[in-house]
Amino acid sequence: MTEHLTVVNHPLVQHKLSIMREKDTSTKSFRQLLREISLLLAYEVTRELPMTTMQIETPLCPMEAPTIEGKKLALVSILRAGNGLLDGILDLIPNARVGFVGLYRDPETLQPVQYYFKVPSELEDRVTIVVDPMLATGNSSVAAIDLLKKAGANNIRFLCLLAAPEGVARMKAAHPDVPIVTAALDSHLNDHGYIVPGLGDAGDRMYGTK
Ligand SMILES: O=P(O)(O)OC[C@H]1O[C@H](OP(=O)(O)OP(=O)(O)O)[C@H](O)[C@@H]1O
Ligand SMILES: O=c1cc[nH]c(=O)[nH]1
Ligand SMILES: [Mg+2]
Repeated sequence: MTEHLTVVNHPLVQHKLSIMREKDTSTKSFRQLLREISLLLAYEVTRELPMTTMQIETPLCPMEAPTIEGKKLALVSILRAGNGLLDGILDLIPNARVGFVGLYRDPETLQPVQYYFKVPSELEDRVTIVVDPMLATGNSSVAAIDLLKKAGANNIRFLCLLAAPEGVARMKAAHPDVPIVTAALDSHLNDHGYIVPGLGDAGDRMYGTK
């Protein structure tokens, strides 16, 4: 991908996102909408995957048919809110390999605390798509991508639902090679590191926790 930041302005994405932001939207609707949006965002983040051709036979004749090149994609979810994007994308790319990076953000320091790491083999030969709905300070996504690069990943994209300018800048400084795809670039972070206007705590809204 050529752009560092791509904002998906598609009307369906923007309409669904507005309902997700609304504070009275139920947990059930929030989860359903995130799943629906994830399919549309996946379309965008896979737009420039490398292609090749394979020889097939249609009922009429042989043909060189386009196909995605290389090993199966790796999808990596930053737990736990990342799973809300992962589930929908797996419907679209059912053969993908899947990894998990368990991180939670310390509410005082805003630093990520790692509790899990399990990723597919041969990451160096795969396109890796990291998913997490929220890019706030960028501390979590930068830490997750640090770990993935140590594990061999060298062709990484980051997919989120909402991004703050602070997080985009932090990602650009730490991982300029990682393009970001998001549904919206919001205004700023508040004193507690929450995205404004945002949608609140994505994990809590998805799973009904507080
Ligand atoms: O860019 P940052 O400032 O690091 O913030 C973003 C992180 O915060 C949220 O996770 P959270 O820590 O709430 O964990 P959860 O997914 O388990 O709710 C979100 O899903 C990101 O991982
Ligand atoms: O606004 C924010 C910031 C971090 N994590 C969230 O879930 N929401
Ligand atoms: Mg959370």
